[in-house]
Amino acid sequence: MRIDVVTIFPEVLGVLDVSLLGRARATGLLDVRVHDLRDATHDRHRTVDDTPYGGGAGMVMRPEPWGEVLDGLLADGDDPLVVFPTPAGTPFTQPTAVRWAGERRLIFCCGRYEGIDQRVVEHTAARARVEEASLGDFVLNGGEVAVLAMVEAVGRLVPGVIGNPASLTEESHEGGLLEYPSYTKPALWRGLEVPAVLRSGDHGAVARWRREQSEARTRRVRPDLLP
Ligand SMILES: CC(C)N1CCN(Cc2ccc(Cn3ccc4ccc(-c5n[nH]c(N)c5C#N)cc43)cc2)CC1
Repeated sequence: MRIDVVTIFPEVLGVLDVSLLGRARATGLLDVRVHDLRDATHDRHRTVDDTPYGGGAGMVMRPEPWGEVLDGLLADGDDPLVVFPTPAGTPFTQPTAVRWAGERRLIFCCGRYEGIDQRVVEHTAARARVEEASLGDFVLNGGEVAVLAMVEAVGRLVPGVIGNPASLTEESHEGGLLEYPSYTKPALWRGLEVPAVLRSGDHGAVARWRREQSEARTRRVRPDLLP
Protein backbone atom coordinates (compact mmCIF):
# COMPACT_ATOMS: atom_id res chain seq x y z
CA MET A 1 0.00 0.00 0.00
CA ARG A 2 1.13 3.50 -0.88
CA ILE A 3 0.19 6.34 1.48
CA ASP A 4 0.79 10.00 0.60
CA VAL A 5 0.43 12.67 3.29
CA VAL A 6 0.32 16.37 2.42
CA THR A 7 1.07 18.76 5.30
CA ILE A 8 2.76 22.04 6.23
CA PHE A 9 4.37 20.20 9.17
CA PRO A 10 6.18 17.21 7.56
CA GLU A 11 8.27 16.76 10.70
CA VAL A 12 5.14 15.79 12.65
CA LEU A 13 4.75 12.75 10.39
CA GLY A 14 8.32 11.66 11.17
CA VAL A 15 7.02 9.43 13.95
CA LEU A 16 5.80 7.09 11.19
CA ASP A 17 9.43 6.16 10.66
CA VAL A 18 9.65 4.28 13.95
CA SER A 19 8.16 1.08 15.38
CA LEU A 20 5.95 -1.22 13.33
CA LEU A 21 5.21 1.24 10.60
CA GLY A 22 8.90 2.06 10.33
CA ARG A 23 9.72 -1.59 9.75
CA ALA A 24 6.83 -1.91 7.31
CA ARG A 25 8.21 1.04 5.37
CA ALA A 26 11.71 -0.42 5.41
CA THR A 27 10.46 -3.76 4.05
CA GLY A 28 8.34 -2.11 1.39
CA LEU A 29 5.00 -3.32 2.82
CA LEU A 30 4.02 0.32 3.26
CA ASP A 31 5.23 3.07 0.94
CA VAL A 32 4.61 6.26 2.97
CA ARG A 33 5.51 9.55 1.30
CA VAL A 34 5.20 12.90 3.09
CA HIS A 35 4.84 16.07 0.99
CA ASP A 36 5.34 19.65 2.21
CA LEU A 37 2.46 21.79 0.93
CA ARG A 38 4.73 24.83 0.96
CA ASP A 39 6.70 23.26 -1.89
CA ALA A 40 3.62 24.08 -4.02
CA THR A 41 3.76 27.80 -3.16
CA HIS A 42 5.63 30.33 -5.28
CA ASP A 43 5.72 33.54 -3.28
CA ARG A 44 8.60 34.69 -1.15
CA HIS A 45 6.80 33.90 2.09
CA ARG A 46 5.53 30.49 0.88
CA THR A 47 1.99 31.56 1.85
CA VAL A 48 -0.61 28.82 2.35
CA ASP A 49 -3.43 30.73 4.05
CA ASP A 50 -5.59 33.83 3.72
CA THR A 51 -8.54 35.55 5.42
CA PRO A 52 -11.98 33.90 5.18
CA TYR A 53 -14.59 35.31 2.76
CA GLY A 54 -17.60 36.41 4.77
CA GLY A 55 -15.39 37.39 7.71
CA GLY A 56 -14.88 35.46 10.93
CA ALA A 57 -11.99 34.39 13.10
CA GLY A 58 -8.84 32.71 11.87
CA MET A 59 -7.45 31.93 8.43
CA VAL A 60 -8.38 29.47 5.69
CA MET A 61 -5.92 27.45 3.58
CA ARG A 62 -5.64 28.79 0.02
CA PRO A 63 -6.80 26.43 -2.77
CA GLU A 64 -3.94 27.02 -5.22
CA PRO A 65 -1.16 25.07 -3.44
CA TRP A 66 -3.56 22.19 -2.77
CA GLY A 67 -4.63 22.14 -6.40
CA GLU A 68 -1.02 22.01 -7.56
CA VAL A 69 0.11 19.28 -5.17
CA LEU A 70 -2.97 17.14 -5.87
CA ASP A 71 -2.47 17.59 -9.63
CA GLY A 72 0.87 15.88 -9.15
CA LEU A 73 -0.38 13.15 -6.83
CA LEU A 74 -3.43 12.33 -8.96
CA ALA A 75 -1.48 12.23 -12.24
CA ASP A 76 -0.57 8.55 -11.65
CA GLY A 77 -4.15 7.53 -12.50
CA ASP A 78 -4.09 4.67 -9.99
CA ASP A 79 -7.46 5.54 -8.41
CA PRO A 80 -6.34 6.57 -4.88
CA LEU A 81 -8.80 7.35 -2.11
CA VAL A 82 -8.27 10.99 -1.03
CA VAL A 83 -9.02 11.62 2.66
CA PHE A 84 -9.58 15.06 4.22
CA PRO A 85 -9.48 14.82 8.02
CA THR A 86 -11.90 17.37 9.47
CA PRO A 87 -13.95 17.88 12.65
CA ALA A 88 -16.96 17.92 10.31
CA GLY A 89 -16.16 14.51 8.83
CA THR A 90 -17.72 11.06 9.10
CA PRO A 91 -16.47 9.32 12.28
CA PHE A 92 -13.34 7.23 11.64
CA THR A 93 -13.98 3.78 13.13
CA GLN A 94 -12.43 0.31 13.00
CA PRO A 95 -14.69 -0.61 10.04
CA THR A 96 -13.33 2.49 8.27
CA ALA A 97 -9.77 1.31 8.95
CA VAL A 98 -10.61 -2.17 7.64
CA ARG A 99 -12.15 -0.71 4.49
CA TRP A 100 -9.26 1.70 3.86
CA ALA A 101 -6.76 -1.14 4.43
CA GLY A 102 -8.16 -2.69 1.26
CA GLU A 103 -7.14 0.33 -0.81
CA ARG A 104 -4.03 0.25 -3.00
CA ARG A 105 -3.32 3.91 -2.31
CA LEU A 106 -4.46 6.55 0.16
CA ILE A 107 -3.78 10.29 0.01
CA PHE A 108 -4.27 12.22 3.27
CA CYS A 109 -4.65 16.02 3.10
CA CYS A 110 -3.77 17.63 6.44
CA GLY A 111 -5.44 20.99 6.88
CA ARG A 112 -4.49 23.64 9.42
CA TYR A 113 -5.88 27.01 10.57
CA GLU A 114 -9.71 26.88 10.24
CA GLY A 115 -9.54 24.37 7.43
CA ILE A 116 -9.00 24.10 3.68
CA ASP A 117 -10.96 26.16 1.10
CA GLN A 118 -13.97 23.88 0.41
CA ARG A 119 -13.42 24.15 -3.33
CA VAL A 120 -10.36 21.90 -2.91
CA VAL A 121 -12.60 19.10 -1.63
CA GLU A 122 -15.17 19.85 -4.36
CA HIS A 123 -12.60 19.95 -7.18
CA THR A 124 -10.86 16.81 -5.96
CA ALA A 125 -14.17 14.93 -5.68
CA ALA A 126 -14.75 15.65 -9.38
CA ARG A 127 -11.61 13.64 -10.30
CA ALA A 128 -11.06 11.15 -7.46
CA ARG A 129 -12.84 9.27 -4.68
CA VAL A 130 -12.92 11.56 -1.62
CA GLU A 131 -13.85 11.02 2.04
CA GLU A 132 -14.02 13.63 4.80
CA ALA A 133 -13.32 11.80 8.08
CA SER A 134 -13.15 12.82 11.74
CA LEU A 135 -11.00 11.15 14.39
CA GLY A 136 -13.57 11.95 17.07
CA ASP A 137 -15.76 14.54 18.73
CA PHE A 138 -12.99 16.81 19.96
CA VAL A 139 -11.06 19.64 18.31
CA LEU A 140 -7.44 19.40 17.16
CA ASN A 141 -5.35 22.21 15.68
CA GLY A 142 -4.89 20.43 12.38
CA GLY A 143 -5.14 17.14 10.54
CA GLU A 144 -1.66 15.73 11.25
CA VAL A 145 -2.38 14.03 14.59
CA ALA A 146 -5.59 12.58 13.15
CA VAL A 147 -3.68 11.24 10.13
CA LEU A 148 -1.05 9.65 12.40
CA ALA A 149 -3.83 7.76 14.15
CA MET A 150 -5.57 6.83 10.91
CA VAL A 151 -2.34 5.67 9.23
CA GLU A 152 -1.46 3.54 12.26
CA ALA A 153 -4.96 2.02 12.45
CA VAL A 154 -4.92 1.22 8.72
CA GLY A 155 -1.25 0.30 8.37
CA ARG A 156 -1.37 -2.35 11.10
CA LEU A 157 -4.11 -4.15 9.14
CA VAL A 158 -1.97 -4.49 6.01
CA PRO A 159 -0.88 -8.16 5.77
CA GLY A 160 2.64 -8.64 7.08
CA VAL A 161 2.86 -5.39 9.05
CA ILE A 162 1.83 -7.04 12.32
CA GLY A 163 4.06 -10.06 12.98
CA ASN A 164 1.28 -12.20 14.45
CA PRO A 165 -2.02 -11.76 12.53
CA ALA A 166 -3.83 -13.62 15.33
CA SER A 167 -3.40 -10.52 17.49
CA LEU A 168 -5.65 -8.66 15.05
CA THR A 169 -8.57 -11.00 15.54
CA GLU A 170 -9.51 -10.36 19.20
CA GLU A 171 -9.20 -6.61 19.48
CA SER A 172 -11.49 -3.95 20.72
CA HIS A 173 -14.29 -3.22 18.28
CA GLU A 174 -13.66 -6.42 16.36
CA GLY A 175 -17.09 -8.07 16.10
CA GLY A 176 -18.62 -5.08 17.87
CA LEU A 177 -17.35 -5.89 21.38
CA LEU A 178 -14.56 -4.43 23.51
CA GLU A 179 -11.64 -6.76 24.17
CA TYR A 180 -11.42 -8.90 27.30
CA PRO A 181 -8.84 -8.01 30.02
CA SER A 182 -5.34 -9.50 29.61
CA TYR A 183 -2.92 -10.85 32.22
CA THR A 184 0.64 -12.17 32.30
CA LYS A 185 3.13 -13.41 34.89
CA PRO A 186 3.51 -13.24 37.87
CA ALA A 187 0.33 -15.09 38.97
CA LEU A 188 0.26 -12.97 42.15
CA TRP A 189 1.25 -9.30 42.08
CA ARG A 190 0.81 -6.90 45.00
CA GLY A 191 -1.91 -9.16 46.42
CA LEU A 192 -3.78 -9.35 43.10
CA GLU A 193 -4.22 -12.78 41.52
CA VAL A 194 -4.69 -13.72 37.87
CA PRO A 195 -8.25 -15.15 37.40
CA ALA A 196 -7.98 -18.89 38.11
CA VAL A 197 -9.77 -19.86 34.88
CA LEU A 198 -6.88 -18.41 32.86
CA ARG A 199 -4.48 -20.74 34.63
CA SER A 200 -6.80 -23.79 34.47
CA GLY A 201 -5.64 -25.08 31.10
CA ASP A 202 -9.32 -25.50 30.15
CA HIS A 203 -9.38 -23.75 26.75
CA GLY A 204 -13.15 -23.97 26.48
CA ALA A 205 -13.63 -22.36 29.88
CA VAL A 206 -11.09 -19.66 28.99
CA ALA A 207 -12.94 -18.86 25.75
CA ARG A 208 -16.28 -18.64 27.56
CA TRP A 209 -14.79 -16.43 30.30
CA ARG A 210 -13.23 -14.09 27.72
CA ARG A 211 -16.50 -13.76 25.82
CA GLU A 212 -18.35 -13.00 29.05
CA GLN A 213 -15.73 -10.42 29.99
CA SER A 214 -15.99 -8.74 26.58
CA GLU A 215 -19.76 -8.59 26.81
CA ALA A 216 -19.71 -7.27 30.40
CA ARG A 217 -17.07 -4.64 29.60
CA THR A 218 -19.00 -3.53 26.52
CA ARG A 219 -22.26 -3.27 28.49
CA ARG A 220 -20.46 -1.22 31.14
CA VAL A 221 -18.32 1.06 29.00
CA ARG A 222 -19.89 1.14 25.52
CA PRO A 223 -23.57 0.04 25.61
CA ASP A 224 -23.95 1.93 22.33
CA LEU A 225 -21.95 -0.82 20.61
CA LEU A 226 -24.45 -3.53 21.58
CA PRO A 227 -27.14 -4.53 19.05
C1 LIG B 1 -14.82 30.37 12.99
C2 LIG B 1 -15.63 29.39 13.80
C3 LIG B 1 -17.11 29.69 13.73
N1 LIG B 1 -15.38 28.00 13.38
C4 LIG B 1 -15.99 27.10 14.34
C5 LIG B 1 -15.71 25.66 13.99
N2 LIG B 1 -14.27 25.46 13.91
C6 LIG B 1 -14.04 24.06 13.62
C7 LIG B 1 -12.58 23.80 13.48
C8 LIG B 1 -11.77 23.72 14.58
C9 LIG B 1 -10.40 23.45 14.42
C10 LIG B 1 -9.87 23.28 13.18
C11 LIG B 1 -8.41 23.01 13.03
N3 LIG B 1 -8.20 22.10 11.92
C12 LIG B 1 -7.71 22.47 10.70
C13 LIG B 1 -7.66 21.36 9.91
C14 LIG B 1 -8.11 20.25 10.68
C15 LIG B 1 -8.28 18.88 10.41
C16 LIG B 1 -8.80 18.07 11.38
C17 LIG B 1 -9.15 18.58 12.63
C18 LIG B 1 -9.79 17.74 13.65
N4 LIG B 1 -10.16 18.23 14.85
N5 LIG B 1 -10.75 17.24 15.55
C19 LIG B 1 -10.80 16.11 14.81
N6 LIG B 1 -11.36 14.93 15.21
C20 LIG B 1 -10.18 16.39 13.60
C21 LIG B 1 -10.03 15.40 12.58
N7 LIG B 1 -9.92 14.53 11.81
C22 LIG B 1 -8.96 19.93 12.91
C23 LIG B 1 -8.44 20.75 11.94
C24 LIG B 1 -10.68 23.34 12.07
C25 LIG B 1 -12.06 23.61 12.23
C26 LIG B 1 -13.68 26.34 12.90
C27 LIG B 1 -13.96 27.77 13.26
